[in-house]
Amino acid sequence: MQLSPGAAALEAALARACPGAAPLAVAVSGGGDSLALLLAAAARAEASGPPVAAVTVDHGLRPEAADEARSVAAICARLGVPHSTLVWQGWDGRGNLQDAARRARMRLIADWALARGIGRVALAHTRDDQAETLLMRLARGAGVDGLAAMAPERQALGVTWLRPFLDIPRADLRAFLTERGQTWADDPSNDDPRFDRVRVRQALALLAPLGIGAEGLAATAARLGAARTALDACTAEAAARIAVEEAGDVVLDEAARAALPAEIGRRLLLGALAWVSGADYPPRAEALAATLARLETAPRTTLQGCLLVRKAGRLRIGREPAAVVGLSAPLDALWDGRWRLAGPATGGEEVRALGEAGLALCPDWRATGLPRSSLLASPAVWRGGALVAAPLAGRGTDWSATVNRPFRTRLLSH
Ligand SMILES: Nc1ncnc2c1ncn2[C@@H]1O[C@H](COP(=O)(O)OP(=O)(O)OP(=O)(O)O)[C@@H](O)[C@H]1O
Repeated sequence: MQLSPGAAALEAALARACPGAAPLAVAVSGGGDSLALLLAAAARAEASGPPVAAVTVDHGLRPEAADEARSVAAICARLGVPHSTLVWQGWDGRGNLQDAARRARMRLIADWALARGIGRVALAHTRDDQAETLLMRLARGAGVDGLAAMAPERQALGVTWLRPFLDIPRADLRAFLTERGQTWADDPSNDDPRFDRVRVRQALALLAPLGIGAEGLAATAARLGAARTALDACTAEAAARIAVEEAGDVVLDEAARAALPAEIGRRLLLGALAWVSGADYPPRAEALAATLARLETAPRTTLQGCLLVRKAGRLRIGREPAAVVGLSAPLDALWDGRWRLAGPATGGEEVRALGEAGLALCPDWRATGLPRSSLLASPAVWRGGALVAAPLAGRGTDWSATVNRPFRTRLLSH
């Protein structure tokens, strides 16, 4: 088939963003953008490109969603692309529904891909998405991090997420579909002005006479992305000089932190909170400011499941013992999102916090030099009510407890 210039650009973008022969998954909602991704990936596979598999998540939030998933499955069958529909088991009522749905979708898709030995998943975000996101974030007073462009490639949840169409206008994707005689379902909420994104789309049309358009906004977002990368690198460099990792805690030299540019000091602290707590979101700016103000007069305070202790010119950010009470994980899984325990298991062990009861069984804990609070929140191996090992508190020397990734990489992982 002779390709129009738009279609050729789209297939070239896909080839650039997803090189090589390794299998590729495409996440297809049934909307126009992701259908264009599916068709382009299928055409490439047919022309001896990487094999492709498609996945649709039915969030169960709209009655039409199951039909949309079935229609994606039918298109995939026609294209000869294997397709799976994953069903979200529902919202636990925490946080914001849209956000919870997006997170659940990413996790379902990542687990599905990993189970099939697929290490990369393509999403169909376009240049228009990039511009709309920038405008929505401006409305919320975002800073560099919020305004920075989505990355064309990102590692998360064990897979590589690719966005091959970030530089391509949405209209080009729709033209590609029309050219191929492929219709698409428009999510009815795409016209519902109760949604921020819909109002932003309408506003963008009004901004055109001022010369403000998706192309310029996306370019601004890309520049802010470069600025964010530079700030991350400066923060990691500061961490290398003034922060040490100690038994899963971050310990900062306070005088050196005070001498940093305020923004770098703030990022360092936020990075430590994120690494220790595993929280997806930073605390609100006001909560962080209030915590720092409290630390001026009190030696210890808590924020986001972390305990901050100021002592002898050092600030220690560790896990708050109360935040991990009752948290348990099997030995082969991460505990508290980051700890891995290994040792001579005989069966029936699980990982839980050491806690008061466990620490009482570790008479030599003081010899470790670690604060009591850090040990209370540290991982221990239990068999029923019996303590098997508490590696950080000096009990069970044939067991080890390690954090799955260093603090520094957390600082660089936007
Ligand atoms: N329910 C879903 N199942 C599988 N993938 C999805 C789903 N929803 C979104 N995606 C993927 O995430 C990308 C971005 O999601 P977003 O919600 O911004 O898109 P959308 O408005 O649904 O776009 P599209 O027109 O591509 O379907 C989509 O382009 C698609 O690749």
